[in-house]
Amino acid sequence: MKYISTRGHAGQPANPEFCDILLGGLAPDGGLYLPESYPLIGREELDAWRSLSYAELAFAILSKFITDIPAADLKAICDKTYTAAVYCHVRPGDNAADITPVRWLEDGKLGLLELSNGPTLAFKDMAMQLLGNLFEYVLAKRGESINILGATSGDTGSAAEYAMRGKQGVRVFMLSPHGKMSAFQRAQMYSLQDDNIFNIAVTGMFDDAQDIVKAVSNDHAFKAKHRIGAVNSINWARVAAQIVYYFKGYFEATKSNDEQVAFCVPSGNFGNICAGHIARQMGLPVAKLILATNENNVLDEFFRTGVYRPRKTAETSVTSSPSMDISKASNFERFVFDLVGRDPKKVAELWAEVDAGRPFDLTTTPWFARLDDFAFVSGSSSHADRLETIRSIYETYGVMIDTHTADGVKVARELAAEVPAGVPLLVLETALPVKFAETIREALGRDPEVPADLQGLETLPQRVEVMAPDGEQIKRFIAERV
Ligand SMILES: Cc1ncc(COP(=O)(O)O)c(C=O)c1O
Ligand SMILES: N[C@@H](CCOP(=O)(O)O)C(=O)O
Repeated sequence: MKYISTRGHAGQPANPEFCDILLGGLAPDGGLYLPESYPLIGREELDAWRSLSYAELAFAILSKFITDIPAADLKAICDKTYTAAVYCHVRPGDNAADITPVRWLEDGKLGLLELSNGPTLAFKDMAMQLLGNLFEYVLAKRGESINILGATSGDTGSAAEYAMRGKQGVRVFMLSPHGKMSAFQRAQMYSLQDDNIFNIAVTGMFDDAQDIVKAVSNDHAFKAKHRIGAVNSINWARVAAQIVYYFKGYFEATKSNDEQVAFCVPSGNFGNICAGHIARQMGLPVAKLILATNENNVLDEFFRTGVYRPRKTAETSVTSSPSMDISKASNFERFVFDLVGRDPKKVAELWAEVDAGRPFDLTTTPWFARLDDFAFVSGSSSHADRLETIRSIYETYGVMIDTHTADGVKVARELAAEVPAGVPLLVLETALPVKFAETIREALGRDPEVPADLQGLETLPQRVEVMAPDGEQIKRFIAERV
């Protein structure tokens, strides 16, 4: 499989393969990599996939996108990654071997696709554990090393650090928004004492951190000299790995491939739902993709109005679903590339506006009408909605959900009428409640359960550098340590 950039210039070689873009992260023209076409999955193949284990399914799907790693090696990487021992935080009643079980709230109608059973209790582990193993494999083959620069609003950071800690040839420099994550999220990251992990808290929001990651990646000389890589969902490998659980969720929720399913996805950087969009483009029978935002509702605004209006830091709220406090969604560029008929010139034009801090408006273009072809609908949720949803799900079903999943459930219930009758609706569970204990206490008056292996985490000593959101200072910090 060859890859192209959303902005038209994929670099050297002109059509790179998977291992190059795994290490490359952002394309040299500032765009994002996508496969030159999406593999189409026919009925026969879908039927054959229905009975596969998670690791087998991951291999089947990823081998469509990764054609430059020998099949036996890729299979071994998938087998090593997707085990019950890695995804060990399953809840009572779950089958640990499922990796991403479905917990039905209303049988066959409304369910949670559990994606948070990994080491850091958020859906990021689903892809990040694979990335850790892929990096290790490719770097060893090439005799190279990598310095990862990442941005987190709370979950990508810890998932990346847990996946990369102690890995040969890999260092992680992770930017987080100072004082804006939950106490548990901070403890997960800042308590790591590994020599290859560096935490930097920037005095800004996630978007400021993500801007720095992109600016450093666009400094081609610095990137080449210091071998800078990415683990955010700007890295195609993250999105590719996330496609797998849409297929797995579909098979769990249906009995035959004649049926459809709908997904509701709590969204921020548009990485998770972008994977759902691609699964649908590959032929997965998805009736609707419901996008849920919190108060930072830039994406909801676009799907309702056709206007994409990224907000500045001062206009971005700090909310009780902090990992979704994002006002400039990286992966939205991948979706718009498909929406505008994969025209890189148009995408470059639109993102020239975004990069200059201006909105773009598609309402008067033929693409606005095409939005319906992609089956998206959207809604948003507030702090009050979140509390009410956490309470009602706990009281009605005895299931405790985190604040981000609550945003998803709120919007899923509100837009259930958009889903054709008889089609199961799965809300993607993106984190576990223990990561957001403050809000759970506010909603339920009790503490969430702390998994045995993470008890006492918040009392451990923490290690973090606080810095201004200044790309030059961060480059100096990296250069002095590599
Ligand atoms: C818990 C949680 N839910 C939802 C999201 C939003 O996902 P995405 O950024 O892929 O849209 C994130 C962060 O990205 C998250 O950490
Ligand atoms: N919500 C994320 C931020 C977006 O990260 P991405 O790596 O998925 O692009 C976080 O928790 O860090």
